[in-house]
Amino acid sequence: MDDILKVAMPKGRIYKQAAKLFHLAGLPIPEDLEEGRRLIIPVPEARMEFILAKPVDVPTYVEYGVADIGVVGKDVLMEENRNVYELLDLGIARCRMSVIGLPDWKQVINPRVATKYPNVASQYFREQGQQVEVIKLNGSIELAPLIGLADRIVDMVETGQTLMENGLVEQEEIFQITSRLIANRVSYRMKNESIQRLCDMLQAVLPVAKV
Ligand SMILES: Nc1ncnc2c1ncn2[C@@H]1O[C@H](COP(=O)(O)OP(=O)(O)OP(=O)(O)O)[C@@H](O)[C@H]1O
Ligand SMILES: O=P(O)(O)OC[C@H]1O[C@H](OP(=O)(O)OP(=O)(O)O)[C@H](O)[C@@H]1O
Repeated sequence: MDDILKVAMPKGRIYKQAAKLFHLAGLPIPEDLEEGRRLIIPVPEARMEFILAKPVDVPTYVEYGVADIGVVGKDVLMEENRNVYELLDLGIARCRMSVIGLPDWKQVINPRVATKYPNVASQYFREQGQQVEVIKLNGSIELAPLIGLADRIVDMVETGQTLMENGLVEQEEIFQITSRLIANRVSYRMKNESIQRLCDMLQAVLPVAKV
């Protein structure tokens, strides 16, 4: 049982893209897993077990070693700051973290910034030498400047559709986001051969996947 590789996969928008990559690499993870309610999926023929997790929890499972490796967005890695190895940029779920506001936004003293990423936002404005009050929200962040909760927001932008439909503009890009393969530090030593093999197999298909 010990040589089984436990992989934490994020439910939601990353899942299908990650499953496609694993498939291309010859790893038989079901692509329709999310349609059921099963959370632990053994794939004995590949000596792997997939754990379906909420995206933000993936680094936690990996840091504590209940998953050996995991797939997670760079946004979550930056926010959670967990003690894990980042092994590979998978190039999927590409978007960016940005500061966003209304077009007629004006600088005020101690502005309020709403975000799902309070650590990322605090660090960014600290580095800019700007004092801000960060308000943590859990979704629909674009609402905050529209209804007067915050002056600006820090959130992800992919196509820009959400901004456009809500009359908001991207003001500053903070960093680019893609999903990463991460590993538990002890697992990386103890299961180095199988983790490295998986890493190599995934890396080999990245150009084919055109991500
Ligand atoms: N619009 C987007 N385009 C591309 N990638 C995105 C976009 N929004 C999020 N992502 C990436 O996908 C990851 C997971 O997002 P997803 O919306 O599935 O989960 P979540 O934000 O944790 O939502 P929920 O609270 O619904 O579980 C994010 O951490 C980010 O890396
Ligand atoms: O630039 P776009 O292509 O419009 O994508 C950006 C939107 O996608 C994400 O929202 P998500 O769908 O995860 O919803 P939530 O954060 O509001 O729950 C993000 O928080 C933006 O709102």
